[in-house]
Amino acid sequence: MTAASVSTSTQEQDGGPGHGPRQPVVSFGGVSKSFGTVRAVSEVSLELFPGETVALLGPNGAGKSTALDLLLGLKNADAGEVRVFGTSPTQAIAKGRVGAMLQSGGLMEEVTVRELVALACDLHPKAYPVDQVLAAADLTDIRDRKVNKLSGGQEQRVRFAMATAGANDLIVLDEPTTGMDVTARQAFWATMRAQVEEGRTVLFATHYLEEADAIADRVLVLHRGRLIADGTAAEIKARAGARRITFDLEGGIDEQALGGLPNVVGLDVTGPTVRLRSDDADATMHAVYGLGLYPRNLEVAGLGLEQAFLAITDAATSAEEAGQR
Ligand SMILES: Nc1ncnc2c1ncn2[C@@H]1O[C@H](COP(=O)(O)OP(=O)(O)OP(=O)(O)O)[C@@H](O)[C@H]1O
Repeated sequence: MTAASVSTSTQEQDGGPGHGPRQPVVSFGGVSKSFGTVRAVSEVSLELFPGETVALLGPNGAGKSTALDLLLGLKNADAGEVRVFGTSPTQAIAKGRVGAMLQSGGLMEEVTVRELVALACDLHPKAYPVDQVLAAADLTDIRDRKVNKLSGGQEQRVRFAMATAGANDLIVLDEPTTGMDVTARQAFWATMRAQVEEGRTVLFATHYLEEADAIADRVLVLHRGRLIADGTAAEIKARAGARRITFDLEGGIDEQALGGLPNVVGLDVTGPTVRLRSDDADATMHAVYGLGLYPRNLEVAGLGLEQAFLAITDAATSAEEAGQR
């Protein structure tokens, strides 16, 4: 946030370099939560540290919102323990250390943007001046507009303003840029970066993998409630192992033969273009030439985060289904 400043940084409070081990901002120890027979969050253990920007990824229904609700004390775990700044989530929130922007929940309707944000400031133990919060969320021009007259992207900005009404050390965002256009998204992340530079920890759930790749310095992947990957975007891409090979073939394409080549873990054919995923591109290409084929426009590249995400979630699904058989 451009105008906001925090007098005591998280690092100072939690022991920066030379002040002993870093204390986690958030810790999940073997946390599980079920709804009836659905295991929404399953034995999740993780720690988040001061100043980290962490993306939480996962397919629909993977447990992201439930994990954030547990972190915010909106739901209680069936097993395991959630700690936020070494206390319970409710205590951390009561101390004004956590700001949250959630997906659901309507905004109060018959009030103006300024009135609603002022209310969030009134409720925050370490609030910033309301006009500063409005300016930082780019709401000054529409501050007198009724909340029920806003576009989806403007509503998101109001939610963001409410989440950053005071000096929080941890900001939790559930799909914060849904409904925002590209310009609004860029502006949003510029504002968030300013918050991170002030030493805050940001955890955001998203379906926009390019956003996770560009913004987060750490990526968590949930799949059917389990944490299946935790690392930098580069580590997750490397862990997916595979490389993508793209080339064009003239004449008929024998998909079965291509799919059966050594080390191929994925195949897509569109017109003359063949896209292979291989965990050993050299061996696969050797075999392509061995079939007597003449690939043109050959490209071999590492996986993007999106493809890596699909590769590791597909692998997790197959492993789980094989285990059930
Ligand atoms: N209150 C609830 N009652 C019953 N089932 C629930 C409830 N909340 C979540 N679930 C189930 O728990 C699982 C995890 O849901 P959750 O909303 O946490 O996933 P998500 O990763 O946030 O999904 P999405 O990306 O679609 O928002 C889903 O199968 C969902 O149907």
